[in-house]
Amino acid sequence: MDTLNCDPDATENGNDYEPRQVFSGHYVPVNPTPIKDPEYIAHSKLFFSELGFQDAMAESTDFVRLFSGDISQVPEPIRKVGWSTGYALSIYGVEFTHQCPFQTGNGYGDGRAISVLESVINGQRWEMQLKGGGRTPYCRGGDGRAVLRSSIREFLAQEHMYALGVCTSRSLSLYVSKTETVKRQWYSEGTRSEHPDMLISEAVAISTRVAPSFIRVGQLELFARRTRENDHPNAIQELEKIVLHLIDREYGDVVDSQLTTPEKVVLLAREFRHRLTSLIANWIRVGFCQGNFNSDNCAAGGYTLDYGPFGFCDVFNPQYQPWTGGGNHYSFMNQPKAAQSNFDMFCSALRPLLASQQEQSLALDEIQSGFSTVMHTEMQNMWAAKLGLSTLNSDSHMTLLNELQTLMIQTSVDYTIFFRELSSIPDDIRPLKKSFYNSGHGSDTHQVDTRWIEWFVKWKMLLNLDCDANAIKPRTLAEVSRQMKLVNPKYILREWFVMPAYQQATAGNYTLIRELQEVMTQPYSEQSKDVEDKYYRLKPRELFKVGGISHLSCSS
Ligand SMILES: Nc1ncnc2c1ncn2[C@@H]1O[C@H](COP(=O)(O)OP(=O)(O)OP(=O)(O)O)[C@@H](O)[C@H]1O
Ligand SMILES: [Mg+2]
Repeated sequence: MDTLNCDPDATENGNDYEPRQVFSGHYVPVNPTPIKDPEYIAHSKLFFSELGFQDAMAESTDFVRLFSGDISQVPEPIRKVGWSTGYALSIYGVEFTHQCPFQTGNGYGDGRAISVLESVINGQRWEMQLKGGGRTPYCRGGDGRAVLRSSIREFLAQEHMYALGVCTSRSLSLYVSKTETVKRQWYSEGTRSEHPDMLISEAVAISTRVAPSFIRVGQLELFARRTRENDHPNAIQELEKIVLHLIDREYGDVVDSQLTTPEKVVLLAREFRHRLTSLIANWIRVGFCQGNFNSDNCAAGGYTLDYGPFGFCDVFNPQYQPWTGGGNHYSFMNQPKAAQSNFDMFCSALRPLLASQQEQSLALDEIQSGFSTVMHTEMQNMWAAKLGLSTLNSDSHMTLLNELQTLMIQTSVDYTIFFRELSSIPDDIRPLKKSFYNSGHGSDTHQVDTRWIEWFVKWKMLLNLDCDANAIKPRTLAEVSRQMKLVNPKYILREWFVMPAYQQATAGNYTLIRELQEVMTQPYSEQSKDVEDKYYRLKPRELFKVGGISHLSCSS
């Protein structure tokens, strides 16, 4: 943080919580508001061990105090002030400035996210950020809180994604208040209503997430906008500083510190393109839909951020969208396009730093215009891996994939179960049928089966050809199956697994959360028969279209 500028209008002590416009600077000092009577719920054992923290720390007085929002007693050299940042918002490539009380965009940013500490641990610098840590100058009249339900979802999902091999912010800890509640809109039990139909009181919680930085594409856009609009004399310097800070925190291994800023910018854009396209292909690989992939929810480090209205699909549906406000824009298979819009905004934000640098400007243009090609390649590689093939480089491969997608839609196939069963490379389609929600009726069944058998035979043929393609070192089917099982998870954090966990937690019982932590951090392992019976199964019919499970209208 030392290289960055503090908002010059901010009070030094960080106790200014009124919504206000922030015109310059990279962050505002702000102290979190502790939740009342915090109680420990969970910590990430894996992440603790990576950080070299003892498990017992998560329940120790000092740790609980700090990560439930009371930073007043932290020891040196930790500073007794936290920080929040402003950012811009663009939705599908269109900048929005009316989303703050001032209608200017200058009051938009971390409304309830407050960073409290940066630490270098085993050579890696981490920023630790409370979510739900109370109001900030960017709270826009909100209470700055996160409720238990959404905190549990985010806490579990982050570590699940990490275990799935998808880049993400990490979960450190989760504490709930035993006495403080806030009101939120929610769904009555079993309702099919699209929108929440009641107001409930929910306990507040603070989850702490950790990443090398929390810089979002929207943040770069904010500094570019200040530059473009000549908001203050140092705007371009602040843009450069935030970009260099991003490189330092997230791209130190790929961008040589000796280069000039324009040279660094080009490398940054190329690497971000690589990370973002690979991230999206991974999301699709595991059936994840972010739900609200605006530029302010797109981490410039190329990892998954903001587990708000996210969901993992049960049935394969290209238009799957757990968030009723997200529309088709942010639906499952449209995520490559949503990412491209964010990437375009990212490139535009960098452009002022390349003014009068023709060579680098051209290079950036090329990187930007090459996005869809790189994205396409990532997607092809991802589908090939899911199918156990080394490439999808012929027309027959493409037909195979297209037919599969059509069949999956027509048969209503469970995405996870289908690919996991396929990974065992069965002898016939019987095991695959475990994943069918709709096998047809009467003669229909026969027709559906015939089409699946045809597809399956083609797949087997291409798979065998692929195995023999390398004459010197042919792959065995057993080897292919093993690889497929590392790409096609068995266990996915389906919303109907999470709902009972947060319902139980509301009553003070955290057993299911612990169980989900355990199961979902080993998503590729077979695990026990009990786990399989409970967590490897089709979504029960009665849960389709139920509010809060199949769709969410808000996430906070
Ligand atoms: N209860 C709240 N009080 C104040 N600000 C809020 C609250 N809920 C959301 N916000 C702010 O509204 C904006 C949009 O919310 P969104 O759901 O994208 O983010 P989020 O889930 O809070 O945060 P993040 O992107 O930090 O994970 C964010 O800037 C967020 O900080
Ligand atoms: Mg957000």
